[in-house]
Amino acid sequence: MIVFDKVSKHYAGATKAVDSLSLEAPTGKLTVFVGPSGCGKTTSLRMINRLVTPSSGTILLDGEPTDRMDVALLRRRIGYVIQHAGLFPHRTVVQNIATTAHLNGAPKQKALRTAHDLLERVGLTSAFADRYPWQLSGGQQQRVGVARALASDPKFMLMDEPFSAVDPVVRGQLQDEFLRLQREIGKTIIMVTHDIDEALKLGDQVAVLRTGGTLAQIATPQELLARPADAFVADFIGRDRGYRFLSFAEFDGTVPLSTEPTVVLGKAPESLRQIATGRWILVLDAERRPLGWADAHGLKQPLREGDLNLSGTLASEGSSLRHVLDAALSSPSGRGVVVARSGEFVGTATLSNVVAAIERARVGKVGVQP
Ligand SMILES: Nc1ncnc2c1ncn2[C@@H]1O[C@H](COP(=O)(O)OP(=O)(O)OP(=O)(O)O)[C@@H](O)[C@H]1O
Repeated sequence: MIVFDKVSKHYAGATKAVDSLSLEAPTGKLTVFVGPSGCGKTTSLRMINRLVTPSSGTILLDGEPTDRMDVALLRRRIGYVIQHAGLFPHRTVVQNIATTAHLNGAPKQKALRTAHDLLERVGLTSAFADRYPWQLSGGQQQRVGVARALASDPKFMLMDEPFSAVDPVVRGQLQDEFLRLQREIGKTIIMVTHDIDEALKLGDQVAVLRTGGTLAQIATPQELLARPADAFVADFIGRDRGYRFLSFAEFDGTVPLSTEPTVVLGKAPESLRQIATGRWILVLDAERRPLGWADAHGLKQPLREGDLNLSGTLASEGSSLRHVLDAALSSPSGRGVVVARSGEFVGTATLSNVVAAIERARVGKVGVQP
């Protein structure tokens, strides 16, 4: 656990960067610091590994005050990932990663083996091992930055805007991969971002800071969305908070699924019309994976791939009410297609059943009364 106990930072001649910050970042969880530009996020992060010295207050790592620790040993216990990855430009990818392990006492050969393993874990193949940072895309550099921070197997990780230097699509991929990785490794992480969507997606808890370096609210994403502490937090979280709540509500067991008549490609128009319960009929492949919807009334010849309407998204079991709502809204039949994790068709969810489940979730969530 990382604890801030009334930590402040005043720079000479400047206003307070951080003002009496007290919070706990629990072991194995990801805590995100979010807030407007200049609110003291980076300063707070850098006080943990003592790149910045607090003016007052104490930071504790697993109960031990950091100001009493040897600074080199302290930094070895903490992985540090920064924007633009900050890789050594004259070292190859694998050397960049191995450096951290080597600095922490691993013999060179072992450090290199670790580096190759980590490369795979962050989604890069060994083909990247001997490239230099300038031969990588921004997203690939960020992955190497994460691998380098993990190379000493630190218990704690500090991440300062780790995914901000890449385009939104790559950023989304990096976030998803990082969430998967964190589920495996369970590090105690503090991440800084100015992007509230990133904070809500990644954080087990989110600390919203306001200008002047004070804590406006610390809570789980669900609580922040349901019960912003004041107008500043509500405004910072943004307009879509009612809708965003759906991302955190699982639909398994809350939305009844209907059985659905299905067909395979090659079926004659007459047999489609016999089976279909309305205009649209769901088409599956031989492994019972959905291919799309077919218009049973409009079909003139045996069903071909080109006849399929592909507009519907799929919701997989274990995903959120937001996904199943999207599946229902985007489906030409109005029935959202639900698949198992294997991709096999499970059933459909009608829009009215999804909306009823949303209403139950809304009533059941923190602080909302019918
Ligand atoms: N070395 C310094 N000397 C003087 N003032 C500083 C120094 N570093 C930061 N500050 C000031 O402290 C405040 C907090 O800065 P900090 O970088 O922690 O904010 P931030 O929330 O991370 O901002 P951003 O999102 O823009 O990166 C700002 O007003 C900044 O100008």
